[in-house]
Amino acid sequence: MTVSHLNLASSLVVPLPSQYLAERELTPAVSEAIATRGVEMVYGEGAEQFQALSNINLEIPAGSIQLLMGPSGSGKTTLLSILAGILTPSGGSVRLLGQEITAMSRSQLSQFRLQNIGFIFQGFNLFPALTALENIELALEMKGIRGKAARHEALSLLEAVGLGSRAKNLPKNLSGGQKQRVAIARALAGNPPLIMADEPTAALDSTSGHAVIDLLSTLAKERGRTVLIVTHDPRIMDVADRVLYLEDGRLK
Ligand SMILES: Nc1ncnc2c1ncn2[C@@H]1O[C@H](COP(=O)(O)OP(=O)(O)OP(=O)(O)O)[C@@H](O)[C@H]1O
Repeated sequence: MTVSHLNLASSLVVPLPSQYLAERELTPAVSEAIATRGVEMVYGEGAEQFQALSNINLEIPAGSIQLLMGPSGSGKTTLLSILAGILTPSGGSVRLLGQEITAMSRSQLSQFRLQNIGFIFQGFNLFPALTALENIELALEMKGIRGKAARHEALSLLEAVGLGSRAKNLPKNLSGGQKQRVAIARALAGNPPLIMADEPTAALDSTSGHAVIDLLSTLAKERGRTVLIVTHDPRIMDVADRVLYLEDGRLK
């Protein structure tokens, strides 16, 4: 285990801002953080139609860490995007925290997403012209946290992922692992109960990959977040409560 691994893993537990330490209350009657009924996804039209997902039924309990695995092209990113409300399914329903997102208007859905889902993209999706700190401040501002409060919280989040000293770096001056940690800190901004990640360790070396896995696992096991990860990375299987396996658009 290297120093940077230790730094990140141990720094996670202590310096998260206090409001991030408490488990967020879910609606009392809801134990399923994520539930779907008969989700279908068809891309294209006419002769070009392609059925990417068929009859997806799943229930993911709050506070668990679950993986979505399967061969390339099996529909993992499509399903994750639907569960995050980024993509509208062709059929079926999705309930998050007891609320049916597939019945929401666009503006209700974007508000719900903003408050409840932290999404970690495969390619980090950081704004290249903004520093690490500003990338997180922007996410906080979108959630209504502004000015000094946003700056303070953004810095705490960066410190929590071991990057306090890199706050003023632009993404181009950060390594892949560091960019991914900024992306994770940004996904945690505003303390969302649902964390979804698309291949969060794919671009990382072994040390950074383990650190990111530790962080996501800590969030589920000690902070009560529900974490869903699309991955090909067998290392993550050790910390997962369950592996959902997709093949040809169906859960096996
Ligand atoms: N916008 C789109 N239009 C048409 N087909 C699409 C579109 N997006 C995805 N597909 C197809 O849907 C299928 C599932 O794609 P998806 O990206 O969800 O798979 P995946 O399991 O995440 O793959 P990978 O592991 O390679 O990222 C693939 O056959 C893909 O070509």
